[in-house]
Amino acid sequence: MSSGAEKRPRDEDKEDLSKFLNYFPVNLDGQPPSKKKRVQDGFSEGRVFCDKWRALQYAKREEHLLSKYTRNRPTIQRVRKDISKDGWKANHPSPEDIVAKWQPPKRKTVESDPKILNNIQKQKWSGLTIKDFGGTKGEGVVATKPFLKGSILCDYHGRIITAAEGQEIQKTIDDQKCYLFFFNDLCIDAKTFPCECHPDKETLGMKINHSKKHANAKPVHSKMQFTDGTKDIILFKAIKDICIDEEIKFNYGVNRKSYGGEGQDLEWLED
Ligand SMILES: C[S@@+](CC[C@H](N)C(=O)[O-])C[C@H]1O[C@@H](n2cnc3c(N)ncnc32)[C@H](O)[C@@H]1O
Repeated sequence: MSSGAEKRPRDEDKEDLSKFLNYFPVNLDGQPPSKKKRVQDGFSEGRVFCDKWRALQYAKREEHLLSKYTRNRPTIQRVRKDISKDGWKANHPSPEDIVAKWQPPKRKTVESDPKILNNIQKQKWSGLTIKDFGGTKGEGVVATKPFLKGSILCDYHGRIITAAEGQEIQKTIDDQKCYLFFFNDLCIDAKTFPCECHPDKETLGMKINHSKKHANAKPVHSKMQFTDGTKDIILFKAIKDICIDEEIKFNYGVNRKSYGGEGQDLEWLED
């Protein structure tokens, strides 16, 4: 007669599996135990637990690979190179799977992403350069590597002031090149150049030109979590895939009237 307290076979299986995993912990680089080792340590000859071990290692490897690509979707070649660097010959996701599973960073992740925080602090953003287009357009920012939709490109760097202070500065600007970014009741002043923290750098965000119809980036307000506190940062995010040599543009959200350009020939505002 069986009692209610008796264990069902499935529970025993589970218990044995956890015992097996305690004996032979799953790691990124190891192998499941050989048949000889399994038997020696009191487990069955069968391969069932080894198959489970492999499935767990596969999942661990997938997580490990995905954690490398916090800013941009990786290319298949990049993942292939990383797999080869890790020395994995089998039991790993294919580069194609990793590229397909990659997700743009969630806002919460972006705000505490060490790579992005470091790029902001050092003003070192890869894959972008300043190009002089000449004429009234002047300089702009161009991609030197492809970016996939959802990637963080760079920030709008400058000192944070109130919107009221920004408006005062705006009144003093006599040419059209206005390096002020207004958001909420704040403003990033990239006009006071060179900036206090990067006196030798021409930062990228302030050089991004406008396009309403062909914008490929958008500014996103983020509360970035630096070690010395939370700071308001404007990050530019790709809203479409961007190719090499493509100019980065975002919609300034202005019209002739708001830009003080009424009656002026500001063709670029219509672009
Ligand atoms: C924040 S600045 C952008 C960088 C600027 N082009 C430079 O050389 O420093 C904004 C100014 O750039 C120019 N600009 C922006 N978008 C443009 C476009 N699509 N075509 C031509 N000029 C543009 C306008 O003079 C605008 O006032």
